[in-house]
Amino acid sequence: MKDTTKLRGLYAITDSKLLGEGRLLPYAEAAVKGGARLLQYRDKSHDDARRLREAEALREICDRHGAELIINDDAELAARLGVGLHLGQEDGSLSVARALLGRKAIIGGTCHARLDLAEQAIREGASYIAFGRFFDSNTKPGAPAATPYLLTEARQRFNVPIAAIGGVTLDNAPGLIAQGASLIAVVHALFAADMASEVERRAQAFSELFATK
Ligand SMILES: Cc1ncc(COP(=O)(O)OP(=O)(O)O)c(N)n1
Ligand SMILES: Cc1ncsc1CCOP(=O)(O)O
Ligand SMILES: [Mg+2]
Repeated sequence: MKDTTKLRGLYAITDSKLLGEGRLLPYAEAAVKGGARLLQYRDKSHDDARRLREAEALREICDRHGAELIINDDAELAARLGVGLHLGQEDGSLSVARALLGRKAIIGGTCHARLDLAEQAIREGASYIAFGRFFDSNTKPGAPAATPYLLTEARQRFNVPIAAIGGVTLDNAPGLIAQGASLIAVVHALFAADMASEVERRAQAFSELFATK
């Protein structure tokens, strides 16, 4: 069984705008080659056939590199592939998803900037809790804002892994890790790159931030 209490490191999240034109698979592979522990497939389209194809290809990439694939928003797709799931507050029930995916699955829940939402997510079976956005985000500028001290409070109260998301860069990630983040979730600062080799280099740099902590 996966020991989800040990989830720690870079959490790469895909973005269909940044990863169009054939970039999804090579850039995602570069992220996990560079050391991303989790890879989230975040695609807001309704093209189910393409989503299934892409998610299957990402699962194969993650399997080859020892990373975990997490599907955003879509419990049925996660169940079909036997992979993890991330749910926001508007995306359905964590406890229903836990029942569907089983006790071993990695399931994360968005908690914005609220410890009460974190408590509820854990009660409903979340494997990790996610807070943010911590900084200005290119990908989701309207996400509710959180301050890094929240991570310290959450670390004191909860013993599940804590993901920090929103405008995370190589410059500000060390502060989030120092305050208690176990997972650093990144879209733009990882994938807004001209070449897959640059994504791999950035993923390595993010991953190295966890080496001595
Ligand atoms: C690791 C992680 N944390 C938070 C989110 C945001 O989820 P949600 O609030 O449901 O927003 P969308 O990503 O669905 O737009 C996330 N995806 N991953
Ligand atoms: C999905 C999500 N939820 C809160 S901020 C965010 C986007 C993170 O992307 P970026 O790393 O580009 O700010
Ligand atoms: Mg969502």
